[in-house]
Amino acid sequence: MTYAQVILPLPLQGGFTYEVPPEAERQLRIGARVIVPFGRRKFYTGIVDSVSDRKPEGYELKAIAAVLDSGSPIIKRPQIQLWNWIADYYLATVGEVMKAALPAGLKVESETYVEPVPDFEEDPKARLSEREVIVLQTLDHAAKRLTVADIEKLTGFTGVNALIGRMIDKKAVAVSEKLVERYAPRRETYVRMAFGHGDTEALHRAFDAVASARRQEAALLALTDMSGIMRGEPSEVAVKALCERADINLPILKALQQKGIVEIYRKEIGRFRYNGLVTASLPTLSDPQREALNAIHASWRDKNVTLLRGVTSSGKTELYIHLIDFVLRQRRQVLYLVPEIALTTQLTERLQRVFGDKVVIYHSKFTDNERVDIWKRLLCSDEPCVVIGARSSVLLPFGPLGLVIVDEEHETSYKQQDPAPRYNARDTAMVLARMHGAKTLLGSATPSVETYYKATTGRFGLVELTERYGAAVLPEVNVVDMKRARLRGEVKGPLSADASRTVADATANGGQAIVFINRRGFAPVAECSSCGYSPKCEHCDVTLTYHKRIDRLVCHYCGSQYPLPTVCPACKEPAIEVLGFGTERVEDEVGAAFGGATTLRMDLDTTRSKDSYQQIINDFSGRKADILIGTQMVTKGLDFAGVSAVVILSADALLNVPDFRASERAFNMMEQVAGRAGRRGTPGHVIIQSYQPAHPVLPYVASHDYLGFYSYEIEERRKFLYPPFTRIIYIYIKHRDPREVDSIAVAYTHALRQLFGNRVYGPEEPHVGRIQQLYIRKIMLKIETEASMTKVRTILRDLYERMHSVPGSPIRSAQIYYDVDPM
Ligand SMILES: Nc1ncnc2c1ncn2[C@@H]1O[C@H](COP(=O)(O)OP(=O)(O)OP(=O)(O)O)[C@@H](O)[C@H]1O
Ligand SMILES: [Zn+2]
Repeated sequence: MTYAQVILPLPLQGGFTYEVPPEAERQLRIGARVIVPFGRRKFYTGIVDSVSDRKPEGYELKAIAAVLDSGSPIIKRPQIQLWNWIADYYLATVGEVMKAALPAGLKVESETYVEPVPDFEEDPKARLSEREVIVLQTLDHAAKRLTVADIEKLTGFTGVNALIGRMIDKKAVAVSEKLVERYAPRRETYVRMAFGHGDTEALHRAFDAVASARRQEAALLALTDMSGIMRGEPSEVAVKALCERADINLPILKALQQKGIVEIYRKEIGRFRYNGLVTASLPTLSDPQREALNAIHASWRDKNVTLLRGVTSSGKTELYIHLIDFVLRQRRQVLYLVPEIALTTQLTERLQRVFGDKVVIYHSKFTDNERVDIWKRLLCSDEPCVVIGARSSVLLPFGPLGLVIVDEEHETSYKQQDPAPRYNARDTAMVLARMHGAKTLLGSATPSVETYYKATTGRFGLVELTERYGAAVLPEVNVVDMKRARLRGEVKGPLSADASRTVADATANGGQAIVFINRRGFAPVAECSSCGYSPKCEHCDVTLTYHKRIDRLVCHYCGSQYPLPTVCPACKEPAIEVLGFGTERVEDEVGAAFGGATTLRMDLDTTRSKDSYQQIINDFSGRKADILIGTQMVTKGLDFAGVSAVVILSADALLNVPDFRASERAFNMMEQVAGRAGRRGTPGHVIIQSYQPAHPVLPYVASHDYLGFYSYEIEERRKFLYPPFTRIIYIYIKHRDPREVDSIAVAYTHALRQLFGNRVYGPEEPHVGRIQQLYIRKIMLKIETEASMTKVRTILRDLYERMHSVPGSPIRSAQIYYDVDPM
């Protein structure tokens, strides 16, 4: 007998062992999908992790119900290795990693099917009701199994579930789980000659047979040419293309098929073949760029990871293109990670012009079928290609990977917050690269403090580009003291007089401007001007943001929506006002302030559909708007030739976050958004509005002084023992009950202190103390960098097991999870 360890998409530790039925033994491969029973009536798609012939002791085994991939497995062995690494490092389960990695289309889901019991005899003591009889007749009539939904549709009954339940008890029907595969491959219809290549005689006969039918003849002529059948260079012909070319329709082809001249067939095709032309060659590098490129190659001789620190618009992307070309020529693959889907849009075009259909894009806005297509393309062939993608593309089934590029490596969006696994795609990508013997290039104008530390202390290679490409210089930055500006009456709406002038100058000279505000919606606060009451979310401890377009208050944590009250619920005065600025309101006000100017807005609300990024970016690149208003989506990596002015509306909202990374994040964000200005010769101008102009971070932004900022920040980190001088793990505790959450947090902290001593901080209530009805507490663990993380993780896991196994322990009703290397 053989036994298989199977990974299931569940947040449970440990593997699950199943018996392999003898008939499946020969086809079973590691990495193949199997359907297995779990619990009483559930089925899951699992992945075979390993097989052995030793029967595990102690419990009864179930058997694998079906093997889905009997040919080639759906994931590759190194992927399972990577999944295990992620689960281990980020204190998650392999099942959670599997869930994040596999597109839903590769998971099979069970749906309940109902069928009549064949020789059912009505029990006189338990007669069927009238409705039950109708259901039974419907099933008989359909003569096949029906889903509950089908039955509801056919009978017009609602709430059929309970009815079916009673019918099961009466043994009139039985239910079974039907497994449905959700992936639908895309097929296209093709047409070919019914005879062999070069068969001139058959071709003549065919033309004779259509001599009196003009349109059939036209079709045949076009097919002869397009299929290359007489030229000895055969190619497949899509029906659609043929119909267009010969100006005919499908019935004409059907007629030809009936005469035995052509064959029409369907074929599965990938969704992502780039059909455009490869028009560009490799960019010619400037001298500093060429030196940097050589330095990168040189550093890879003895380092696996190299950091390229290049100021904004220094041409990092052009260097990446050269490196990609180098690796593709070795017939190896490249992973190019970007932090934001908006960036894939501009990059894809830039890369496709050089690498054509070797460019593969992958991100969460794709439909599931599209994601499965890409997965299969990588799975089935080791052809050289470059995958551009956001976070989750690090989990794809790569073949011979030669290079990983992590652009804007400092970005916090590389870290997944919720749900588990809370992994950092940048760090995971470096592990992936090492598994494949590939090199990694981290790129940024503002490297994260940790990365720059590693690069200057020899762990990573370091290459720097300090000048912008071409004639462009870094923009001039001015900080506006908003308190003073207000006193002088120089603030109108969201803009100071300086900001207005800067935007007006830019747009008057045919240039464009970007206005950055890191809040979406119309106004972040609604408040009663008479009593000060402010509506909050019923499920979360946050104030609600007013969205004007939908005229509702929205919770940005759980998405709940509420009407804007006309009278104050507290004091009954009709005095509710909305205060402050979000992107929506800024767009309104800026539009009004610059009468003739057109605006575009890019934030979560305007980019919900798949192509919306593309649309906004294309429109702004194509100068269809003068001013782009946006959240952090507009801050990084985008390359707009026309932008000469940038306004950062509320630097304070960035600077005042209670977090050890606040300064770093604020510096990065401001430096990046400033970097969008003046990228093509015309000098750029940046305005930063702040109520605390003396904040120590601002002068570094004003002088584009990354190194100065780094020296300041690294000392803070050293003094207060933060990364890179320690490693941090947050432990979160969530519970429905506010008292319970505190007592669990205190007990947990106490237990942690006995194990880790003064490395434990807290518990504390985080910035937002309740989300979706759950109260939250946070404990911080600071571990010396030299300490063994394996040991730390083992202790944490053991502690959880120990606390959790106490019968009646309140911990059993709490959610406890970890955030390793939090952002
Ligand atoms: N060698 C070159 N030849 C032609 N154009 C170049 C070259 N180097 C850079 N450029 C152009 O300069 C602009 C800025 O370059 P790029 O976008 O690569 O900068 P970057 O360093 O990636 O900037 P950021 O950090 O802001 O994303 C682009 O439009 C790019 O096409
Ligand atoms: Zn909420």
